[in-house]
Amino acid sequence: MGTVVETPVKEADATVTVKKPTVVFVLGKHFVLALSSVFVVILSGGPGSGKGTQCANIVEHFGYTHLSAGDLLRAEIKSGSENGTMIQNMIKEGKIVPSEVTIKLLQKAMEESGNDKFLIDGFPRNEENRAAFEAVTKIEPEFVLFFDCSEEEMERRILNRNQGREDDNVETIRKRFKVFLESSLPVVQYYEAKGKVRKIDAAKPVAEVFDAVKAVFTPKDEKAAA
Ligand SMILES: Nc1ncnc2c1ncn2[C@@H]1O[C@H](COP(=O)(O)OP(=O)(O)OP(=O)(O)O)[C@@H](O)[C@H]1O
Ligand SMILES: O=c1ccn([C@@H]2O[C@H](COP(=O)(O)O)[C@@H](O)[C@H]2O)c(=O)[nH]1
Repeated sequence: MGTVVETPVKEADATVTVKKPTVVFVLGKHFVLALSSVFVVILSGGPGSGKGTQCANIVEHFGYTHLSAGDLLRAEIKSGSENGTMIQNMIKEGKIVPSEVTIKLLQKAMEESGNDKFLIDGFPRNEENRAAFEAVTKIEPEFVLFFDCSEEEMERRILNRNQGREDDNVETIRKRFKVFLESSLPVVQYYEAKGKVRKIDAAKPVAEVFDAVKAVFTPKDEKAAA
């Protein structure tokens, strides 16, 4: 996240003067100060709508760091962490892991990336995730890319995905669709009301979807010059 300065402070000595802190994380007794602003884009859309596929393209073309909340949670299970079994059970049921767990993983990945431009893929999953993330990190996304795709197409894609994911079966997929409609879409609507949603027709072939994504990321003056 650009320049990150770790400043150990005593509890009774917690006055820190910084010229332009944009993000302040408190980790135990360490204040971690991110001195440059971060640029965050959220990718939302139903399971299988193609968010991860397009993130790979955006990373390659625009130099962002891709943070997939689902991938971070799956890595946490593999690492043998104390939360692993809880996370695994939630994912099997298509349920939303407690905000605190996901936010800590996202923060850590941001700090370790050395970048200041992030694609946050598949988070926030509900209003509580969103409010907790903004309260803890003080980060507001620049915009939200919303991948619009029918359930029939998303289900077809997931069943062909072949990545051995435990939640890529018809029973869990249906639960994930329900959670998406009931809990995740309201987050998109929240950002829509703030004028931050950029809707993408995600039912098209990968290259055409990326053309639409590129148009969102390309500054207007560059578009005019092209
Ligand atoms: N536009 C597209 N047309 C056809 N297939 C696609 C398209 N985009 C992605 N796919 C394929 O669909 C599957 C799901 O895509 P991807 O993993 O990118 O979706 P996702 O939104 O990240 O899913 P999830 O939220 O479940 O992680 C993959 O096998 C991918 O190769
Ligand atoms: O912020 C998040 C992201 C994901 N989950 C859980 O993981 C699975 C899989 O997520 P993908 O985005 O499809 O990789 C999801 O169904 C949730 O169970 C989460 O809880 N919170």
